[in-house]
Amino acid sequence: MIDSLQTTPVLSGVEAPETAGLVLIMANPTSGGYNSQKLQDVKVHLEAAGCRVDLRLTTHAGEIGEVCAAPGLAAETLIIAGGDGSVNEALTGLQHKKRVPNLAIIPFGTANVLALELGLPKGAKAIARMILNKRTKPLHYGLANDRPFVLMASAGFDAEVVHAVPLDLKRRLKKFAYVITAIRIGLTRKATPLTISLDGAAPVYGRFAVASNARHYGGPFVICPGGATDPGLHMLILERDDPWSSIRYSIALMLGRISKAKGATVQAFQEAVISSPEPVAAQVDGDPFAVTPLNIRAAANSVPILVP
Ligand SMILES: Nc1ncnc2c1ncn2[C@@H]1O[C@H](COP(=O)(O)OP(=O)(O)OP(=O)(O)O)[C@@H](O)[C@H]1O
Repeated sequence: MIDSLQTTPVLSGVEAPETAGLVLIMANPTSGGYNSQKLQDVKVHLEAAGCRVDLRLTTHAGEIGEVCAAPGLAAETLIIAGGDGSVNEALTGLQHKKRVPNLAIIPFGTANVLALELGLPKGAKAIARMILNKRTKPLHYGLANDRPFVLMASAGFDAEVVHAVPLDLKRRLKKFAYVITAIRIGLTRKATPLTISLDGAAPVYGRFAVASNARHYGGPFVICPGGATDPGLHMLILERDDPWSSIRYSIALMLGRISKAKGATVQAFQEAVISSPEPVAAQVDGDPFAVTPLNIRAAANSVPILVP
């Protein structure tokens, strides 16, 4: 962790007297597992400790990014109450700022892989304690066509599923909605080959490529070393994505053996290009994001994130 502080600049938290003890909670009431009582409980605990807490519920997609990018953003701590998509919006809004608040997460969301990655507490009291302790780590992130991602950016089958999963199905069935959609499109899709260039080396060919900033993918499944609080990115490339291979790779993923599976490679990189003869669906942090080509690199900065 200390190494990461030395290799990339951490954007510093706001220390101006007027923001001391000022906590802004941006909560996404549409995120999976949203719990208004938990929000209130965190607020009560923080106020009891002397913080001034401004709790805001978003009214539309994109609002967290707008608030984070606004020049008037003033808070010592910015708490995102939501899932990975909401955290991604916050990073996207903060990315061009010179000074940023300490970031904290109240984990809601359909999966919340980042909370899992960072070992974040779930209970209101423990979350408040973590915020009051002010222990931070540098949260590194990647950029896909200049859009930040904190977990992963990928092209291929998983992105097609992310593009295709209906929102109402996701809200009703949670992670199972992805499984149903994967089976539905997995049987009918036409795969397109991908060309992946890593740090200018000879291209590698595959059918699925995921650039990962985090250790975990899709839940508690580990796909690469390092993690979101370590600098650098890893690329997982799968040679095949026919239904049988997809089942085989899914089992390897669940067993924590994806990097050892036949036809799979995992490689650390700083800069990569994923291209294809025809546009292939892409996603960042579990939300749909454009199509190939993707230019991917590690961001020069990191953001301080509160951890237990
Ligand atoms: N008030 C809102 N109405 C509609 N969409 C919103 C609102 N606030 C935020 N969003 C959007 O909801 C998207 C998904 O939210 P979020 O990630 O918090 O929950 P999730 O999808 O349940 O979780 P996960 O991303 O972990 O699967 C975000 O990308 C954000 O743009």
